[in-house]
Parts: sequence; C-alpha cells; structure tokens
Amino acid sequence: MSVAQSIRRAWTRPRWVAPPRTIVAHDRRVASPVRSSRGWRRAYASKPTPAELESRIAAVPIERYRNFCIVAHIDHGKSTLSDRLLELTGTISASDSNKQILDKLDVERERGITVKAQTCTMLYNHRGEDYLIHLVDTPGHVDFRAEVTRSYASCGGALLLVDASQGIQAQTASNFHLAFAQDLALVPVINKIDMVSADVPRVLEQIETSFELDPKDAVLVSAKTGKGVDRILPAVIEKIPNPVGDEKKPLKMLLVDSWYDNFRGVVLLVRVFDGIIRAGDNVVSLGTGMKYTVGQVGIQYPDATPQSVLRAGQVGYVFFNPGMKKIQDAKLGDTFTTIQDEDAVEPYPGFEEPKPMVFVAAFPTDQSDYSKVADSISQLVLNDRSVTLQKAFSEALGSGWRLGFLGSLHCSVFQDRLKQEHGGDVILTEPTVPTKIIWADGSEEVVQNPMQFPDASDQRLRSAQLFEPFVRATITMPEEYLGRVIELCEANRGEQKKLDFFHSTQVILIYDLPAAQLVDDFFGKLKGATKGYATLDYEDAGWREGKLVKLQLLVNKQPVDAICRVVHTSQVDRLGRQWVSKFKEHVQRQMFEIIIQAATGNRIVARETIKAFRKDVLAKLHAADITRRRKLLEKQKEGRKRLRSIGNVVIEQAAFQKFLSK
Ligand SMILES: Nc1nc2c(ncn2[C@@H]2O[C@H](COP(=O)(O)OP(=O)(O)OP(=O)(O)O)[C@@H](O)[C@H]2O)c(=O)[nH]1
Repeated sequence: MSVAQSIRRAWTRPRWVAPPRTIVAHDRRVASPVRSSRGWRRAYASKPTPAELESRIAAVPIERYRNFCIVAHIDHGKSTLSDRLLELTGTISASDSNKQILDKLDVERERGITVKAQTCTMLYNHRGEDYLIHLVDTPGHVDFRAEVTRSYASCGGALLLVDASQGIQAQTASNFHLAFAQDLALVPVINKIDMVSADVPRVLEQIETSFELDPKDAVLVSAKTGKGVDRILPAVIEKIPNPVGDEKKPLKMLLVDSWYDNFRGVVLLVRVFDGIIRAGDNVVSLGTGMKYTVGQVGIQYPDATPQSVLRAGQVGYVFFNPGMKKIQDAKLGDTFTTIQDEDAVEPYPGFEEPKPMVFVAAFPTDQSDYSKVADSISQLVLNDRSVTLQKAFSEALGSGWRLGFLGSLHCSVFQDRLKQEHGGDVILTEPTVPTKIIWADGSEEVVQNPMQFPDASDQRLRSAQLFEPFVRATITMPEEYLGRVIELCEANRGEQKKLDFFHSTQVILIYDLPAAQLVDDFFGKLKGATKGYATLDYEDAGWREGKLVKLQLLVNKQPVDAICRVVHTSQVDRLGRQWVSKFKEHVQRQMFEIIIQAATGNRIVARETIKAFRKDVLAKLHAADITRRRKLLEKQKEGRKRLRSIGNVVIEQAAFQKFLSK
C-alpha cells in the first residue's frame, strides 16, 4: 500500500482498536532511576563479558525476543532515546562520550540527523528474566524513507516518538501510517517532557484524535535527562509481540541491509525467520542463485560481536568466507537458505527498489584527483545502494560522474560524506529531475540528463508530449502561517488537494507539487516563510504533462554543458535572468568582450555583456597628435577583433564552482 493510500485509509478507515491496554510495569526489583547530580541517567546493568553474553542469549527462548524500531519526525529524539536504552541495559556505559552511539557516520553526528538505519541488540532483565531486545534507530527525513520501510520488515512493533513541545509533525503522520499499514504494534512515547515549552496534554490529545491511540498507553519521557526511560522496555515487552519462528525448520532468512567492509567483503544484516545459521554453513541466495560458505555470524552490540549461532527470531550480521565481493549481489529483500533446503523454502516477495528522484553531475575540483575521487565515490556507493552512478564528461568541468539520489538532502549528505570520509572535493551541478517524452509514434523515453533533452528548435518536439514528475507534499504548520505557505505552494505551481486542522491551531496541508520545484530548495523557502515551524513530507505522485523546455547558458554563443536544465515555460525568464547575472559576477574580464546568454533553442531570454579590458594605448601620446591617436585606436580595435574571433573563452573552473555553490 502506498503512503497516499495509507493516509487516505487512515483518514477514512473505521476507528482503530488499540491493543489491549496494559499497565506499564515499572520494575523496581531490577533497579529504579535515581536523580543524581547528572540527572536521571543511570546504567542499570553492567556489560557482560562476551562468553556471558553468548550463554545468556542462548538461554533466552523466542517468546522473550522483541524486535522494534523507533519512528518519529526528524529531531524528535530517536537517537538520544536509543542511547538511553543502550545505557539502561548496560550495552554501553553512561559516559557523555557515548552520545548518539547509533549515529555512526561523521555526517550524522555533525548534522544531528540519522542517515542510515542502525541496529543494536540488548539484553534486558525484566522481573528476573532475560529478554533479547533488538532495536532499530531509523532516519526521520523523507529522503531515507526506504531505510525506514526496510527496518519494519525485521520488527514486530515500533515506538512512535513525539516531541512534547512540537507535537505531531509531517513525518510523525507518515511514519505512523507506514507502520500501521505493516501491522506493527505501536507504543506512543512523548519525549522532551523536560522542556519548558512541553505541552503534554496537547500532544496526548493529538495522538488520540489523529492516530486513535489511547493516551493512557503513552510513556512520558525525557531522553535527554533519562526521566521515565526505564518504563519503555517494560511497555515494549507488554505490547510488542515476540517474533514467531521455528529453529527446527530449514533456514529461512531475509536480507534487510548490507554494507561493505574492506576485510570481510559485503556484510549482511539479516532477520532469521526459521532455522539456525552458524559459521561453516553452506547457504544459497534464492534471488541470485549464488552459493556461499558462512564465515561468521554475530550481533551488533552495539559493535559487531561474533556469536556461534543466530536463531529463528534474531536479527544479526552474517559474512561469508570467501567474502561476497559485489554489493550488487546482496539484493535487499532476498531470502537465503541452506543449500540442502533450496527447494523446500519459499522466498519472500522482496522490497520495492527506491527510485532516484534527483540527479546531479559531480566533477573533481582538480582533475588530477580524478582517480582518488572515483575510488571515494565507489566506496560510498558500496554502502549506499540507493545512489545510482554513471560516468559523465563536461567540456567545462572535465571528467566526472552522474549521480542519482532519493532527494536533495540525500544528495547533500552524500557530498558531505565524500568530503569528510574521503577528503575528495567535488563540484556538483544544480540538482535536476528526470523528464518523460512520449514521441509521436507512441514510444516513451525518460531523459535524466538535461543536456540530452532535445533542443527547443527540434521539430520532433512539436508532436511529442512532455511529462514531469510530481510529488504529493504533506505540510504541517501553525495556522498563522497558512496564508504564506499557500502563496509559496501556488508560486511553485502547486495544486491544493486538502486542508485540515488536526488541532485547533495546527494545520495539515496537502499539495501536489512539481518535483523540480521541490528540489529547488522548496524546504528552505518553506522554513523561511514559517520561521522554521513548518514540516514537510512527500511521496511520489507520478508523471504530469507540462510545457517543458531546455534552458541553456551560452558563453559567446557556445553552450556551457554544466549549466543546463529542463524547466517549465513559466520559469524560463526568471531563471534565465538569474543565471546570466549570477554567472557574470564570477567571470573575470578579458581582453575581449564576453557575452553571457540564457537561451531556449533560438530564443535568447536574458543577456549580459562583460566589457573587454581597454588598454590605454594613448597614455604616452601628446594631446594634439590626432592622426597618430586615430591610428593607434584602429590598431587596438583590429587586435580585439582578432582575439575575439580566435578567442575561445577560457573560463576558470572557480567561476563554475562559485556559480554552482549557492
Ligand atoms: N530538552 C530535550 N532535548 C532532547 C531530548 N531528546 C533529544 N533532545 C535533543 O533533540 C535534538 C535531536 O535529537 P536526536 O536524538 O538527534 O533526534 P533524532 O530523532 O534521532 O533525529 P534524526 O535522526 O535526524 O531524525 C538533539 O539536540 C537532542 O539533544 C529531550 O528529552 N529533552
């Protein structure tokens, strides 16, 4: 079911009956939180030795397994809460250096956002019995939706985390509908209750009216101070069902995620549904038919910790010996079994492949760095399979690559990771979206690179139909900004679909917007129009026919391939003027005139001229020497003509770099 369908379903479906309410057991026999000088934070258990860990895990029956994820709007505190849960179970120590333990990438820590879903196994002692708890910290931003959806496949339930002062936001709603559509048991958690602006009664009312969740089931916490966090795992145990599976049946395991390790090859994150897997087993992928021998199995605790077996119900990692070499061989959603059971096991249907929505071309700032940057990019693509990669060449910027991303944040995060993890410095062209052409003979073509889009003067376009991708955007905001947001959406060619109040002062607005407008910093403009109060979520809304045309920057009549976009005709003049005046700022004057134009086919939409340097050839002349003066000026004019006619404008790469960096 698509998000749109699930949103519609949720708004029209009969009242959802929440799982039977259970009293949240605060288990004082294990430990109780103590308010120390460092707040409520306190580690409840000490970290077991690897041998103790293994034997305690072996003694836990599947009925005492719980697999869950935390879903929430961006910044509502998922990673902070994960840290507190890891501390509480003794998986990590409570030292400050352990902040955001599951945000492993530098870029995640720096930007404070989760980019890749991360997992961790914990042992939790509840009423004298060990529970094996598996937690997934999921990214909140829409660009990483595929990570969230995949995480659900290994979980029986989810904590729906809501910030006590912000209340329900766009991604809270969409994550709720995704989780609900997957039949996950939901435990509402209201976070940040320590904040002065926290309004817990308002948020409880929101979760009841919007999601039909019983406010009495909500766990109130401050992930920052640790207050109330000890009530979460008992609630998870009570409300989230244990996974079902039979370890005596043939092995059936689902590939949930994968990453590349220089020493081990591709490491697979798997959810074992039936059977047992251990080192030395010979397994087969039902998706690719390739066979492997298991080298090691283990759990993330929170780092990779080897185990002798993984059993039905568990989530853990597996790598092979010899290692899997290509990440493309690890097809997410693939089913593995042992070679002898190949015919006995029915494969899972697999996951829907995420489609790239934003394309950019990347070029090394210094062409001599090409192979270094190429290595870095392929390393990153190994670990982020939602990026598509092709080689590219630009006359202006040299050799590079064309990359496809799920959204603009995904794209800028990739650029940051490239710089941080590999030191590569790249120039990225403006983000573009694909265009679909249906030719007169009915054949279809999707053009991802604007340079390959036919020129406006191409006669074939007269009988062709052009389509651009649209998204359905869900925007939440306080009522006072409604007017400005509607204005912004209309200015971006939006079409209003729905307007609703989900609280007396909070509005949910649904607009269909062209994806091209969305990638043109729509979110930045939205934040600006609402002082940062609006939230945005979107999903694919298919192709729509539109009046599209290729806009191109020309320097002395020559097209600059790095600056080219397919745009709606209504945007042509504004964008054309913007391009030429911005490009002019960065081009240095030369000995001849430089003409900068923006054009669609033969139509020039904007023009700027950079005057040539005029050398003062008359400086040393006596004022009265008129003939000599005329002669010198004529000579200079000739020289300039020559320069211009032979002059192939050389524009420094720095000019493109400055133009392309906002
Ligand atoms: N006052 C207060 N701040 C909190 C609390 N929990 C989290 N924060 C802060 O809120 C910000 C966001 O927290 P994160 O844990 O990174 O949020 P997140 O949901 O993981 O963010 P994404 O992964 O980007 O979706 C950080 O600055 C935290 O310190 C809380 O209980 N009280």
